[in-house]
Amino acid sequence: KLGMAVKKDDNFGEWYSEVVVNSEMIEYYDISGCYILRPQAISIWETLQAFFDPEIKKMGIKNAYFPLFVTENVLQKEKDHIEGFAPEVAWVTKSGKSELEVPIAIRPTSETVMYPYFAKWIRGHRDLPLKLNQWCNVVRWEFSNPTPFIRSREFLWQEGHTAFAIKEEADQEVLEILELYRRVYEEYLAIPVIKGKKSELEKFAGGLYTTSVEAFIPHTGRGIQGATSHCLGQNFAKMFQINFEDDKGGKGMVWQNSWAYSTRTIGVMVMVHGDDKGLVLPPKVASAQVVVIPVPYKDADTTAIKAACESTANDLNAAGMRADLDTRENYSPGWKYSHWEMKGIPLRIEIGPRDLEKSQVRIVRRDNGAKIDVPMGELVEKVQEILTSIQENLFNTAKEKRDACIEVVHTWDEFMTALNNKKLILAPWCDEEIVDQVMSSN
Ligand SMILES: O=C(C[C@H]1NCCC[C@H]1O)Cn1cnc2c(c1=O)CCCC2
Ligand SMILES: [Mg+2]
Repeated sequence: KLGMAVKKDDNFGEWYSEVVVNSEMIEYYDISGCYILRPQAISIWETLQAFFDPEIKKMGIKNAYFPLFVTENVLQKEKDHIEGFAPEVAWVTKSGKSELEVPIAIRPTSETVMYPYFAKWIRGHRDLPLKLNQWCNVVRWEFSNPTPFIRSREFLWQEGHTAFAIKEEADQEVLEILELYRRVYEEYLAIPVIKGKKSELEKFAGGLYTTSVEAFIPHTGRGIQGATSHCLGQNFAKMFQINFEDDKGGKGMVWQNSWAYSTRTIGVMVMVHGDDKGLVLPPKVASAQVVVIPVPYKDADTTAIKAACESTANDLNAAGMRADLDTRENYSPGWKYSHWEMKGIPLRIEIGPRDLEKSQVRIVRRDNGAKIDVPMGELVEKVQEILTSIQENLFNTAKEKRDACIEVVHTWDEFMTALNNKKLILAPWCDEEIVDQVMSSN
């Protein structure tokens, strides 16, 4: 399938659905809100995990794995945590033909799965801090418009759950994790994010305060939550009796955090960097950073050209880059250019008879379409330089576009005008309840 049928500016939703399918990241599935994650998507997920997992291990967090299922009475335990979300919880009510005695829920998140065991394992202050994470899937039977990566009924994430003796330790970890989320977005996905603390109404109801990194999609003028790091305070500790004997023989209650990022990260990357030729991959997360394509002419020495392509790919891979080779005879170079552009490969290298004569290669950048002729002798360092430049350019371009959308407002009218003009609004925040007389007075 060559080229995109829909332009990003014309119909963002349809453009997005087309890009994720044409780039071979997503296959639609016969259950609404569920999607197949194909290798290119999983490769990005694995690259982010390869950064994040060692970082949390350095912080003393260990991976565990808790069951997918949770009983109703445990799930309902933290009332205001679950109340607003109840419709999203998926239940198993049968096995085979027979009804289950008691229906069991599929985890939408794992606080209630884990915390009865936190209570069991935490007895004295020497059992603290307890810091666990799990890489898993969760199910939330959402009803608003399902969108691949962004809002699906099952998604992959990591969820960290930690318990501390004192609040200060919890507060510190919340921000350390938030910084890792900023790095996931800014250093890997080349997406600028804003760190912040959510309002009382926006925060996770079960927690004490919520911090998050927020991205912005200029095409829709909407912000999007990138990842969250909550301090739960002692709310869950009260509910689940997670107490400990402190070093003075007194009884203390733990201070907890929970934090997550999900496969939503990949969707934000598509929305921010994708264009009318398809996906645009930041080199750091591209499974293939370069694709080498032979450009044969009728009477040219095709074997020499093919050999040059193979050695070019080998040299780049030997230097630690990720280069692919597309020597298929049944596709034309032009078809291949469109195909690999659709898949978002950051760099293409073309080698034809003319390049061979001059012992150079032609490099074409996916981000800005620039064509650069590079002598074969300088290939490795030049390609490395260009990949770094693409990563930086994608971030800087996204940041400029986002900053250009920021509008400072001081009145409600200005606020509404800016919102309708797809702006990212910077407004004074009084954090007071809006009461009738205030609204009617101005
Ligand atoms: O999941 C969280 C809080 C917390 N969960 C663990 C990781 C960090 C953070 O996401 C909030 N939340 C969102 N969505 C739902 C629930 C819920 O608690 C519970 C019921 C189903 C839907
Ligand atoms: Mg939700």
